[in-house]
Amino acid sequence: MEEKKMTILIKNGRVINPATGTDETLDVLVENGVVARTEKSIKEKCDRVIDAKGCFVMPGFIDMHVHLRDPGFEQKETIETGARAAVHGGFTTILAMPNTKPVVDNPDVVNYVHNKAKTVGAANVLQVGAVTKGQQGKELSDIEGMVKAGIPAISEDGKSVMNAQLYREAMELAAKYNIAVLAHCEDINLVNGGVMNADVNARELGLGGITNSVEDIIIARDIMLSRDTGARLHLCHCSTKDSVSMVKHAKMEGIHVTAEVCPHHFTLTSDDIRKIEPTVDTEKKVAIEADADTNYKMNPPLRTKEDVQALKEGLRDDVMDVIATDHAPHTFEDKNTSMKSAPFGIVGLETAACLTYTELVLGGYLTPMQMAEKMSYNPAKIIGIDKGDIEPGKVADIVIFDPDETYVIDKNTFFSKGRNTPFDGRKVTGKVRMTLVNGQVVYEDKEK
Ligand SMILES: NC(=O)N[C@@H](CC(=O)O)C(=O)O
Ligand SMILES: [Zn+2]
Ligand SMILES: [Zn+2]
Repeated sequence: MEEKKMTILIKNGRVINPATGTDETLDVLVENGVVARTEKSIKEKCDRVIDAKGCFVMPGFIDMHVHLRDPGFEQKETIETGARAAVHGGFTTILAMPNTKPVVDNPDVVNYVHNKAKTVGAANVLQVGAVTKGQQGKELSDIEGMVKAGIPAISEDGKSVMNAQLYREAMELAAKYNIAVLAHCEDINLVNGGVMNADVNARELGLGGITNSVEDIIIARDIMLSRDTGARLHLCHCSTKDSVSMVKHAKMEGIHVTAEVCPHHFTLTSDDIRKIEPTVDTEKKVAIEADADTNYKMNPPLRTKEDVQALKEGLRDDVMDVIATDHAPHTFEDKNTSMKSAPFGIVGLETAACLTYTELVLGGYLTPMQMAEKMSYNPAKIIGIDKGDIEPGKVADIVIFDPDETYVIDKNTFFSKGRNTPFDGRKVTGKVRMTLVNGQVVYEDKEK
């Protein structure tokens, strides 16, 4: 028997719901896990009344790009810590990428993740299936089996499938089963040992560079394959100015392509990478390897001002559909080395909403409605789930976001095991006050 769920009344919040175009002060009544009513003034005896005056009440954020590291790398993150970090960041549903150990290339691993996430009871977790067995790029994984186990998409994230014919076959299956293809675009041969953007900063540090072409060439290829197969292509973590123009052009041609941008790619450039002066261990008389703060190392890398400007305009003009985090936790030890040796990736679940609000909404690029579209409504549409909408009758996955609080990001407040962020100490505006999943409060800001 299922427990009777609390009835909750959220009063006086600014309800922002892209599905209906609603943007007004309303009360929201939550009963039995679903939105029962949204009206001007609801008078109803409830188990709990929440005062949301001055706050946005939005459909819970949906992160299309998260690395939970479980199974296999539980020292970096687990399904539990990741799902709790998610709701702390206002995310009620997250998509988990398959580059775990073992790789998620069969229904058993999908079931493992889904079952474990249910026992945690924080964010909803949807596992994404790998395109190829073991992400080896040689033969296709059990896509049909994983579709039956409930994957909403396939992805080879962490790399691209370099064999275009094999990728084409995967896209044909994705089209047949009507699931999305989430594409990490990187021509691995062209990377040639690069670890940051190919520019003056890389040259100054004496490090190999990653050109925009590394990404753009595969974006162009994948758009063509989507056109040829009819598969729904979603481009992960776009970082270049040409990604925006290619997506714009493809959409004009009627190709089924959507695209995501990560907060770090619209907030920082390679100029922001904090350099560390080389030091010498005087006792051992050896140079210490550190060259720059590895919390600025991620894939794709931080690009230039022109790229950042194009990404912001692409989001503003709705060429770019989604804001996703690419939450990629690593341990302190993993990252405590050099730009050359450290793994790529930074955490993002707990800083995405405030960075989006600060950089894009206060920065004049997005309306609060567009923020809700790109962080909730559009992701739900792209993966085909009945979420991202807080109309009566819909599941009550809701975030209450305070747009007035200004504070300093403190990585020690994260629920994630990962502390690898370049945003520690950054001043931002906008804070998640409360997160509801299935009509139950799963995160609450204790400071207020
Ligand atoms: N983005 C990253 O820098 N790293 C990701 C892989 C990926 O998203 O490509 C990871 O798994 O650590
Ligand atoms: Zn990737
Ligand atoms: Zn990723």
